[in-house]
Amino acid sequence: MLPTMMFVIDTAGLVLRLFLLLPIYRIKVNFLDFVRYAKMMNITRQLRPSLAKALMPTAMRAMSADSKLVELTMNEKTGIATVTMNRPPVNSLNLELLQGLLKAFEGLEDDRKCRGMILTSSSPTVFSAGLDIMEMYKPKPDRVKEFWTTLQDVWLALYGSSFPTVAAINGHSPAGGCLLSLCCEYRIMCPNYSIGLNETKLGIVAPKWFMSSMLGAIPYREAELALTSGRMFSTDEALKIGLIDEVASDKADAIAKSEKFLSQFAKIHPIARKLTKLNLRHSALEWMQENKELDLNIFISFVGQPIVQKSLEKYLEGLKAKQAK
Ligand SMILES: CCCCC/C=C\C/C=C\CC/C=C/CC(=O)SCCNC(=O)CCNC(=O)[C@H](O)C(C)(C)COP(=O)(O)OP(=O)(O)OC[C@H]1O[C@@H](n2cnc3c(N)ncnc32)[C@H](O)[C@@H]1OP(=O)(O)O
Repeated sequence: MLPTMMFVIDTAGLVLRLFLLLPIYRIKVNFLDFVRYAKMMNITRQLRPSLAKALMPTAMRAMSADSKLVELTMNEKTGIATVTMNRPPVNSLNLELLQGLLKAFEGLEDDRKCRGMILTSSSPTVFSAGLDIMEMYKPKPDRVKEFWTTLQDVWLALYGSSFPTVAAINGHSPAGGCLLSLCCEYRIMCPNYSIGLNETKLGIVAPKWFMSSMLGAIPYREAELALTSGRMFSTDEALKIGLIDEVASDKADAIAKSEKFLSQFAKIHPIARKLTKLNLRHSALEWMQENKELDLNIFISFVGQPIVQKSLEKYLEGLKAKQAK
């Protein structure tokens, strides 16, 4: 009896050890097994929405994303792409800007030469003013659906990108602007701007995935206080709390620092880095993938509420009044 039990325990232990070691063993064995492992973990391409074809052949490259709302350049030597939001005056994220960003991120995902991406803005003072409030105020049913679905896809593509990402935050970055930066692995911000998820100040609620993106950067307690009060942080405060990683003197410095951050990965095995990132982000990505429709329905019914429309109207009036002063 005892020898049989010992045999069963030993065998179970061996199977368990093999199972636990399998990924490590596979990683050591060969490259193809990396890919199989990634597929097994369901953390590669199937987590992303359908991929657009590669943007263009890789010459140095202003790789245009059709519209001028997003500029995409690629440094052939380093493989570092720069994606610049270009929707004056404040890069508010309307459907077309989101579509441009999605196309850029998906194109880079398919570009084998891409070793990293810097997200920045062409505005001298604003990274992004967040979601375009006009997309949510008195929305048209079909358009608002497409708007939200595209935002979800942008989040999936950026948060789940296989290449490393940095936000060079060269201006104010409220709400959706902050969200874009939180999807990146590293944030470098210029002085005297503001950043945060301020949704409650507009009388709206940051969706679960906005919050989980923030929780990837700062501790739960800090996030709870910031989210419930809709707090905006100055550059210095953001650095202190960990919402950003570095301060740069100006945009050029932010880009230089971003390149430096990305260059460290030249020494790291790209697949080991990618799988580590995607494993860390797996549960949030999987949640979104599985709950896209539910999230869309919640959003649609939420923005349809008269009280939410009233809040948005008041907030817009406040923005216009500020402009008039
Ligand atoms: C119960 C369960 C619920 C579950 C939840 C489910 C669903 C959740 C539902 C909804 C969630 C939706 C999430 C939204 C996130 C967002 O991103 S909302 C947008 C928040 N953005 C802001 O609050 C930023 C507002 N803007 C500013 O603070 C400033 O503009 C600025 C960015 C600091 C720049 O200041 P600056 O002085 O340079 O510029 P102006 O303020 O003069 O603006 C110029 C011009 O641009 C217009 N504008 C600014 N921001 C926006 C915007 N976000 N959308 C649209 N338009 C904007 C501004 O009105 C001026 O226009 P003009 O007067 O016509 O020139």
